[in-house]
Amino acid sequence: MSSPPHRNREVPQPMTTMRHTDTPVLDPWPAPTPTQPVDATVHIPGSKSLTNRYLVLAALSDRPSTVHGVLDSRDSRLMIEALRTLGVAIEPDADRPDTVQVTPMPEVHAETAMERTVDCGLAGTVMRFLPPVAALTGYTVTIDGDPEARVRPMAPVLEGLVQAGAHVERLDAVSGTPTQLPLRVRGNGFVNGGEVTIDAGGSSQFISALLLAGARFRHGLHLRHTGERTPSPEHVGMTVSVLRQAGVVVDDTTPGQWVIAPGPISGGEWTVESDLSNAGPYLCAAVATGGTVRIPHWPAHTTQIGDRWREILPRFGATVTFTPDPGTEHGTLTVAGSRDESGVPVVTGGGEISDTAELAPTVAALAALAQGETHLTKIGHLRGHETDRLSALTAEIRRLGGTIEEHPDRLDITGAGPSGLTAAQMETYHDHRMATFAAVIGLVVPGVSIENVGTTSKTMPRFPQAWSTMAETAETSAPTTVIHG
Ligand SMILES: O=C(O)C1=C[C@@H](OP(=O)(O)O)[C@@H](O)[C@H](O)C1
Ligand SMILES: C=C(OP(=O)(O)O)C(=O)O
Repeated sequence: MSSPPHRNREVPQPMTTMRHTDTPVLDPWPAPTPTQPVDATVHIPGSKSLTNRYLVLAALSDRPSTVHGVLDSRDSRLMIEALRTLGVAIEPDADRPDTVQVTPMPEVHAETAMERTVDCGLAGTVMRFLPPVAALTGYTVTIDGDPEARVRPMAPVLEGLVQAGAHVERLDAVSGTPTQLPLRVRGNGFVNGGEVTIDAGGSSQFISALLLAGARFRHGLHLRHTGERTPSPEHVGMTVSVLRQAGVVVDDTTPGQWVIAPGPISGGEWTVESDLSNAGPYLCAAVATGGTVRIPHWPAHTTQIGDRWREILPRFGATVTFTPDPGTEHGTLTVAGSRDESGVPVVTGGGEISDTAELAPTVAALAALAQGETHLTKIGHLRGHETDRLSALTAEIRRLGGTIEEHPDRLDITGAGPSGLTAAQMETYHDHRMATFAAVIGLVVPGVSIENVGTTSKTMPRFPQAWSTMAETAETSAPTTVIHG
């Protein structure tokens, strides 16, 4: 199948601002395939990872907090509901609904007769971060989630909690610490804490979960991770950074160890950055179509793994520029894809790229569209994400007629350009990033449709509408601003 003729757009045009429309989303959803390169400025909603960390910190802190720029998505709503169930008051600001006021959990004494139930959906941050919070309450808390959540790994965070003196139970008659959802935490108002040793090779969230609550443990926390490497280390760095913002003393000078001093978590006023991982599909739209995408409010300094787009996208032939906004802590990230003399996009193979973690499905889309090889290494733990992402990406790239080899912890993708791929109806496995993977492919491979694109609401509410707006306006020959969400 030949790629659409993305032509050079030479005459600068006035900027148009478009909010996405509310047209109903079909299932399967026909992914838009613009005939022109995209040229858009896209406003990305708040980071899921920062939103859910600040909410947990605010819930455990010593005074009310204000969190600005809160993401409104399935994962953040699940976190808000879970914390409310445990006695935290979370109220949106009347004038700015993305600002919330959080009144922390009251000091409690064991009221073990009081039962509570928490739904984690498919949110890793909720299913991993909530058990330590539940252990600090006086409630007996049953924690469950979607069927897909019940197969995600949980053991290390629960074993860590038991070592810290908390009571965690299976719901069936089998004895021993649970290894998956559903489970029950019997909170008795305190957790001893102290020395805890786990293998967090399956998810950085096991580490983050214990660190976020560690200052509230009687003896603080000395956490040791025994595995050879820490998966998604940026996310652990993010946890340490937000803890320090809340006045918690964290010693992370020894690799694989974290020491949290016992003491209060200081409530405060925090602002959530835009979700740079979710900026990824839009930036890849520039690369895939040979167009230009600008993301405003890109933080100049951040702990988000999505900042790695700045080094990853040039591997696929793109030009990346960061323009600081004077006097602020952010700027605009501009990604321009390359094109040959006749205006056809050129995407080069990315070579070996390691530790891409939650960015991997989006990088895999570019790899499948590229001319050349890309090796995504050290991503074995993605088998425990929303779905087994290594198998899912292998199945979907093969469904498109592409070439991919699956290994225990790596994917080798050999792209032959968009013309090497054919139309297909793509499965999404309840995984938002498999949906956005398919949307990027659909930009340049006509006839791609996406099953259950609504799964993107996990972290990107109204993704299909915003994506369509970006694609439709590629046809208008005027650079466009897309307000997402
Ligand atoms: O703590 C977090 O906010 C996250 C940590 C990472 O989990 P893994 O370490 O399981 O990859 C990441 O992939 C996930 O999307 C969000
Ligand atoms: C792995 C992810 O999510 P979760 O927070 O559910 O682990 C993700 O968003 O890519």
